[in-house]
Amino acid sequence: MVPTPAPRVAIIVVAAGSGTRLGKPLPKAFVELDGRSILSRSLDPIFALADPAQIVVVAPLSHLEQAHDIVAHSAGMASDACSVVVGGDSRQASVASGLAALLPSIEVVLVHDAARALAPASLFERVIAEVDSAGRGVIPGLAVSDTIKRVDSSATVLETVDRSQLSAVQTPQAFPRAELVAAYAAADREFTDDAALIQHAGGSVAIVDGDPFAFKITTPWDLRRAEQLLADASSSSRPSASAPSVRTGVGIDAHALDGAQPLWLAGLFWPGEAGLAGHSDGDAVAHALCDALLSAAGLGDIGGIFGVDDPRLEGAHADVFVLETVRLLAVAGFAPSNVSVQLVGNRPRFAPRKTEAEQHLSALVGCPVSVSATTTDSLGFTGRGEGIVAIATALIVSATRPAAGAGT
Ligand SMILES: Nc1ccn([C@@H]2O[C@H](COP(=O)(O)OP(=O)(O)OP(=O)(O)O)[C@@H](O)[C@H]2O)c(=O)n1
Ligand SMILES: C[C@](O)(CO)[C@H](O)COP(=O)(O)O
Repeated sequence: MVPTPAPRVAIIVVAAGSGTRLGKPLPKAFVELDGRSILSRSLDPIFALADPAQIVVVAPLSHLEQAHDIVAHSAGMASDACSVVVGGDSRQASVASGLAALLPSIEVVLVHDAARALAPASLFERVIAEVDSAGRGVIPGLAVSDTIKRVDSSATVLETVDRSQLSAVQTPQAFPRAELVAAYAAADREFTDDAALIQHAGGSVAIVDGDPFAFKITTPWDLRRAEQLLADASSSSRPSASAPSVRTGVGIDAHALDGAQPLWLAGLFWPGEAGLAGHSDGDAVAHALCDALLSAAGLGDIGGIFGVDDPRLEGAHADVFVLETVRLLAVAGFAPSNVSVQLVGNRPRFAPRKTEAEQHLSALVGCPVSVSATTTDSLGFTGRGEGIVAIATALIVSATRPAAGAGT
């Protein structure tokens, strides 16, 4: 068995802050963001990276176990390359705790704020690529769009700063490991980011394009902005409630004639007619209808759902298959809109019971079902009276699921 190569890159995710400015009753990394914790969301792009990395999450002592659970859930199979360590009283102290957990194989270290929970994987890839080519620290930044003033302690404006020389710096910040570890070992004061500490130690840092989604969740307004961005992303990938999505499906079923069996077709019993062979009652119309509905919803087909030899379905009639199919669509968030089935065969004479069959199937499906019949002018196995084929199409629409208990 080929051993997994030791990782070259490590990502330290600092998540041990108290989140004072956010004003929540728990550490910021554990505040819920659209159903999951900020920490959990911050790990999404990291586990999406093409190359595996060592991941060190720095958490508050009070939430160490919860951090372990979040990391294990996010990492899945990759959890062996992850660890959780206790943070310190400052961001810098927390980064130092992360550095102490690095594997010997690590050559490049990224330091990332869990508070920048929406930073995309592309940003991580960008700083990793740049630090490899530049051989020095690399940090992401965005151009400053506001006019920046220098002010004094009495709130008097002193001067306008040339914003063309400014960058709003983000994370992840990437550094050669040896340089970052040495800078931390020599640190004699606190800095607000790792690049400042590297420069204080005489190192050089390059800047690359940041990403608007890598904003730091600091205040309640930032949290609402993050929630809205996630809601927008989710709704754009889901059919909107106001414009339900529409889907079509197709189904076909064929059964050989078996004169020893009674004929059931389109959910009706046909006295005096030769039946159809099959594990169930062989109702090709009902089976094609189910396949059309299932295919429209992307739920497979009648064989995959019901099997072909389930003893409970021996001789089963249309209602068993149709009602279960409609239930599966509802669970998947769809409702049938209409179904059309065409029967191909020499027998039975369908026209006299067309309306009865349509009414019966429409009642089962819960939408209009049209059934027509034709022959092949003696061509093929249906034309020779050896069997019957049914072809169906279905239209379904997205439907909000009934609230639990709402008439269910
Ligand atoms: N002692 C600390 C302080 C901060 N951080 C982390 O550093 C990142 C950036 O810090 P910030 O956004 O300021 O977080 P907080 O310090 O929690 O916020 P506040 O300043 O409002 O208390 C965050 O992901 C935070 O969890 C940390 O790991 N350990
Ligand atoms: C590291 C950082 O996110 C880069 O902009 C920023 O310096 C963190 O500052 P904070 O006061 O710890 O949020």
